[in-house]
Amino acid sequence: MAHDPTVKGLGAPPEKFDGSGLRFLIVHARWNESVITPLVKGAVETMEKYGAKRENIVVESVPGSYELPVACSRMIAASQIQASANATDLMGASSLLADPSATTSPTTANAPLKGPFAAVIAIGVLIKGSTQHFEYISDAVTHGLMKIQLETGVPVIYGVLNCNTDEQALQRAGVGRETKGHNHGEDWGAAAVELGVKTQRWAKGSI
Ligand SMILES: Nc1c(NC[C@H](O)[C@H](O)[C@H](O)CO)[nH]c(=O)[nH]c1=O
Ligand SMILES: CC(=O)[C@@H](O)COP(=O)(O)O
Repeated sequence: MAHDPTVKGLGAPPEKFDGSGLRFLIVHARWNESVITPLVKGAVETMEKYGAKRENIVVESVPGSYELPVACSRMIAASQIQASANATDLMGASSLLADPSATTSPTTANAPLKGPFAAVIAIGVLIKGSTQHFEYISDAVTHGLMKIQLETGVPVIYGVLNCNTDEQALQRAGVGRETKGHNHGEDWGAAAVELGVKTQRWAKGSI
């Protein structure tokens, strides 16, 4: 069913958000890869358009959408472990710096950030089959991803397409056969940068 584009759709962002100093994670399923691939590409390209550096966008895959929540949860935790390990190293270096005779290895310019992820995008494509498998996965994954972001405070952008037909999925990745459609991965990339910037501001008490 075609909608009136003056009614249904995403409004313009209130400002141009800058993701240049942030680290992001994309976890994508490998089911329905002809749809997944353009979705991931659209998300990454849009994040780069909003200043994110490619080396600071970690991309990880899992077999299917059902695995998205656990991968997002554990990789958010892993990024926080990396951050505290780096802090320890820096503390160690600063104590070395206290001794003028000490030398420290220079940090590599443009090395990928190793801090916590500012935002995560979970990308999956569920296409209804002939059993109720679709319904159970869709519901469990949706609730799981929401739970993770509320528990961790790290935005988890909902990049799961829940489609009745192949064509519905293709159109939502901008590669439809009947009509091209719009690549929703672009919207998810923009949302990841916006929420990454905003949650960093809020974490500093800035409203
Ligand atoms: N049918 C689809 C699946 N099914 C696989 C599950 O997500 C999961 O990997 C499996 O049950 C093992 O735990 N996954 C999708 O992402 N999309 C589908 O259409
Ligand atoms: C979303 C699914 O798991 C679905 O594609 C599986 O198909 P089926 O219900 O025919 O087993």
